[in-house]
Amino acid sequence: MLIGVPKEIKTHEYRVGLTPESVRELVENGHQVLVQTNAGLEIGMFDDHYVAAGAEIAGSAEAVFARADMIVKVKEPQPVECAMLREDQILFTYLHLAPDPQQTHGLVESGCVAIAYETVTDDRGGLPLLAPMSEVAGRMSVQAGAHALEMEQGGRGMLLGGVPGVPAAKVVIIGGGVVGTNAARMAMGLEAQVAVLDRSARRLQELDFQFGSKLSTVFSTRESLERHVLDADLVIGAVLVPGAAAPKLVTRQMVAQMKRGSVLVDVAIDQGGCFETSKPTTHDAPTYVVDGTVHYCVANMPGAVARTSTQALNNVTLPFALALANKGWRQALADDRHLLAGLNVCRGKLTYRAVAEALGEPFVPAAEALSAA
Ligand SMILES: NC(=O)C1=CN([C@@H]2O[C@H](COP(=O)(O)OP(=O)(O)OC[C@H]3O[C@@H](n4cnc5c(N)ncnc54)[C@H](O)[C@@H]3O)[C@@H](O)[C@H]2O)C=CC1
Ligand SMILES: CC(=O)C(=O)O
Ligand SMILES: [Mg+2]
Repeated sequence: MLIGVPKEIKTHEYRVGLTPESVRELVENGHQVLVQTNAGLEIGMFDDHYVAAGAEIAGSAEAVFARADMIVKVKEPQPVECAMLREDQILFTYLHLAPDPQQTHGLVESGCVAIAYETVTDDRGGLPLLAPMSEVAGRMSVQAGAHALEMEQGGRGMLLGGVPGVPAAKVVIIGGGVVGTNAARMAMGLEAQVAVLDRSARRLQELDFQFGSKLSTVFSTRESLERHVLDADLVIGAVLVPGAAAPKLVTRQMVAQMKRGSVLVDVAIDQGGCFETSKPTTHDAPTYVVDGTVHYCVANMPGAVARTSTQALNNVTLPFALALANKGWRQALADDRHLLAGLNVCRGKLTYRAVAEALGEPFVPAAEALSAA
């Protein structure tokens, strides 16, 4: 199979779909890899390294999209990329379709086979291709929040951990999954006062067992959420209903009642965000202020630490990329129900229920679309 790796084009997105190390694995398995020139330049993955691993270098994205049987990327395709996709071409990347009707229509119209990293599952009920980026974003959310709490950024002028004789900041994390757990770990490390809210009692038990008395675990209800958010200096939004648009848990009215200079970091922004006042921002201009509360809503947070993130992402995507290349998409999807869970669009059909529901579009089960293909 010919596998294509275009350079990412989202603002300040320096990750790359395949590392030279991954390319070598694919080439050793008998495949050809076409990498757009300078795809990994900013993170020290140079064209020379790709050539040494067995790749061919293409001069443009157009050349990669025109020739490849499978495109391996990081972020969702932008409109110019959607326009280059074609029938039967495999697209393997993050998609986040629920809040994005334009991209969804572009993928459906292209006739491509789009497999979303974020909805591939595993035997333990996890999302293994989302998890490493959630680890990164969860850890970064505390750095971003700490910075936003500084006066110059419009924050309350509070140090997360306080100092002896002065109280620490109150950090409230909504959603105790991978992002939430990593955020809690970093915030506790900086000696903030940390609470995690989740509606899964089991998740709260696991967190309590893992972190003990230093972490306050709270069952999430309207009442507990409101109480904690209004008392917080920093709130981190980290909920997920897989594939679906994020629920708006913090209302505009609650934001208006928050302490002046408090900070909201909405990590769930890639699924539309869990604060009513959230709108996606970029690394160029990551924050804005609503009613005195600083909002940080960058939809590709891991892009800022692209070296760490590219390696972490490749560690988990490579086995699936190999399966798709070795078997072709029909067989690879038929053999692995966890990979099949990643199928969001298949030759003109929308095959992920939560996406179809969020967008009010017709839904065809992935298995049905596969057997018809
Ligand atoms: N902005 C960015 O750059 C990035 C964003 N993300 C996003 O972060 C979000 C969280 O991802 P993960 O932690 O991996 O998900 P996860 O599935 O590990 O955790 C989500 C948690 O939210 C909880 N939850 C769901 N609905 C809830 C509700 N109504 N109230 C309270 N808790 C609720 C679940 O019980 C679960 O524990 C996702 O939207 C993901 O796409 C992940 C990586 C990077
Ligand atoms: C998960 C995601 O949206 C990202 O890594 O950019
Ligand atoms: Mg505890």
